[in-house]
Amino acid sequence: MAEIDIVNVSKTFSTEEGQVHALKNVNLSIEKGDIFGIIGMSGAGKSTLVRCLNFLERPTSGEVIVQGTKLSSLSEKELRSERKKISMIFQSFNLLMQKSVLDNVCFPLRLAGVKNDEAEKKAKDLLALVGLADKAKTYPAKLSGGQQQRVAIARALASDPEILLCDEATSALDPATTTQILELLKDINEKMGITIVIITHAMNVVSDICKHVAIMENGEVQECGLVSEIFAHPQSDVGRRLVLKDVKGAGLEELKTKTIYRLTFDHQSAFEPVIANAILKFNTPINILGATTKNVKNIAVGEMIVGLPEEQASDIVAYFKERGLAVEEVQING
Ligand SMILES: Nc1ncnc2c1ncn2[C@@H]1O[C@H](COP(=O)(O)OP(=O)(O)OP(=O)(O)O)[C@@H](O)[C@H]1O
Repeated sequence: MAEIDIVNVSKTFSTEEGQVHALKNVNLSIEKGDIFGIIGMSGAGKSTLVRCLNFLERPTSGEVIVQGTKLSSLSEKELRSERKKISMIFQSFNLLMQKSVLDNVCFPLRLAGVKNDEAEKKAKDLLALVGLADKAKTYPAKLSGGQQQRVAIARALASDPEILLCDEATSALDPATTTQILELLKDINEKMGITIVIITHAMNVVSDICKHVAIMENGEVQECGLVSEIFAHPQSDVGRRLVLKDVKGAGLEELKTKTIYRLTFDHQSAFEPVIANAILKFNTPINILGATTKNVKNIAVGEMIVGLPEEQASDIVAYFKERGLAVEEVQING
């Protein structure tokens, strides 16, 4: 049994301008203990989907099944109790600014009727877990964005959730802080076994910590699978665009050629002899447009974008593949 099953979920909003089909027949299965990414550009339907996961938004049709329970079958009271299994963190942290860090983390515990001293002890333990043991008495305004998100994570964990939903939780943070928060989430997943669902528009967030990913566009899942496989062989147009967006400095938009390829290999040093040998063998220049190394699920993956002469492209691609490189053609419009 999956931790979360999303079965044929559609969501339509009626607006003054007409109907908006935010989700169209979405099917996903999220296993217990997974870190599952949902990625897409703005307006793809990610936030609507994540809000359907805990029925903050009721799907227009379809079912959300959490640990075998159909959320649509529950009364409001049962739903409130079911929601305790599912915590959420947001881009904007949503802390209570007039309350101390400790009181922010205690808040859900007090709401649940936990006695003061017990709540404080648990909150202090959680603050230690997120690395903020010394900030209990501080007010959120005195904390950096990364620290505020740590408080939000401690608060989200206070109700002992089994599932943590993260809606663009690192989008307001700089790259170094993003990495630290993602490390913390990975730690929580490993130590506490909590299933984590990450909504993001950034491929690096997915490649840093997610095991599986669903790529969304126009309210539909365009492809879904293991991050390592999708990263090496994106099948959908939006998948290719998202993976490529991550490659810095390629200047791809300016190129008016269609013979651009993305090569990936899990030992970057191996690129060099292959490229150099191909140049010698085919007696032609190979234009390196960008190169980077990424950590995909703890494996260093080298990525290179190259321009190939059109008439020799298929032979060179075959040569790369024979030498163990994964090769994807990059479609450039124009
Ligand atoms: N309450 C609502 N009423 C009407 N339309 C809505 C509502 N919520 C979302 N939508 C529309 O549904 C579509 C999907 O929106 P959603 O916020 O889920 O996308 P998203 O992928 O999370 O985008 P972003 O990254 O910009 O937040 C958009 O066209 C949006 O305008």
